[in-house]
Amino acid sequence: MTTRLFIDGAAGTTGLEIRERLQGRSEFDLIVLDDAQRKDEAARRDALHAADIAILCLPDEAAKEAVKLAEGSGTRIIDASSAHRVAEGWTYGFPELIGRDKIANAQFISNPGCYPTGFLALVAPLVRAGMLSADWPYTVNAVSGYSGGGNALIDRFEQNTDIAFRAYGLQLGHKHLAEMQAYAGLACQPVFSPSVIPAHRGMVVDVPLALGAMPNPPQIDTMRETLATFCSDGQVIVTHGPHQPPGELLLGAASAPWDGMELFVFGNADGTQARLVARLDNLGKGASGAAIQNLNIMCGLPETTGLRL
Ligand SMILES: NC(=O)C1=CN([C@@H]2O[C@H](COP(=O)(O)OP(=O)(O)OC[C@H]3O[C@@H](n4cnc5c(N)ncnc54)[C@H](OP(=O)(O)O)[C@@H]3O)[C@@H](O)[C@H]2O)C=CC1
Ligand SMILES: CC(=O)N[C@@H](CCC(=O)OP(=O)(O)O)C(=O)O
Repeated sequence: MTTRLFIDGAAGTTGLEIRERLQGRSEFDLIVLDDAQRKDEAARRDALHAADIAILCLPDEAAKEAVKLAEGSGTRIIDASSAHRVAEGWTYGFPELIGRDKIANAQFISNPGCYPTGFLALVAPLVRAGMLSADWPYTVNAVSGYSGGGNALIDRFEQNTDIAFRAYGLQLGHKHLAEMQAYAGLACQPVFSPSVIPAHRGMVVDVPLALGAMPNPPQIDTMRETLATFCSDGQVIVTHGPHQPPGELLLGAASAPWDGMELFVFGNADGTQARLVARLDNLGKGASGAAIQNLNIMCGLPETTGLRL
């Protein structure tokens, strides 16, 4: 039996990448609205009601509107926007953290934000294991490819090739903070420094830890082993071991799409400082790849996409 699937926002950055990942997947029967209809409310309502599963690749307000349009349909929804990430009645679509069975049975799934995907994979397992304190004032430094800002930021970076680095979120209060705090179980929100580089895709999320200032600092190796255990039941996230740590981590300006995520734990010799680092594709595990992973789990199919590590 095929699953009828509607991607609301299929012409956008995330929507297009989802469509590409679905090519050749005969398990899914895609409902497609043409250019004249893709923003037409009645056509979207019909498509949302005709689908078994809808994936929302829309700005937040339009995603909320789509959920209203789907009311009464029983259609299962995966929302890629940040509209429902900490909302009641929604399951956070991070299988490795939340549990695959919850996702398999959920009606409403909110896909994690790209930066929180890296942050949570690094910090949540260590907080859960009691190695890092929920009360610690965490900081997060991150760089993203410009596709993270959707069509508008892609146009800007492609038109203005003089931008070498863009720090933003300078008013603090970035929209990803609530989900970072909630799913890592932290007492307060981390201080978050996001930035954009002139690369189409790719992301590095870096959590520095002043272990020497902690009352009961964890060992570097123990943190690495805990993250490796956290990753061991899936095929999407890998932890790099202590041997031959790289002298540098690179992002390519024109990297191919991929749906994996790598986790690294770097530490100094006396164990007083560490950096937890995640490298991923903001459009892969950070968005479209994660949506497909959730879709596969919801349909009882193998969870990885063809673009894994
Ligand atoms: N890009 C990324 O790396 C990530 C994105 N996301 C989230 O995914 C969602 C989509 O982002 P992204 O694909 O980057 O954004 P884009 O701006 O590239 O695409 C959004 C799409 O939604 C369409 N759209 C806007 N309003 C409506 C509406 N009322 N009805 C139907 N279609 C509409 C837009 O059409 P038009 O252009 O004609 O207005 C566009 O095609 C956002 O919520 C974003 O925050 C999540 C994780 C990562
Ligand atoms: C580079 C860039 O602008 N990135 C986006 C986040 C992309 C993402 O994860 O999308 P959500 O809006 O669905 O959370 C930002 O900081 O707002």
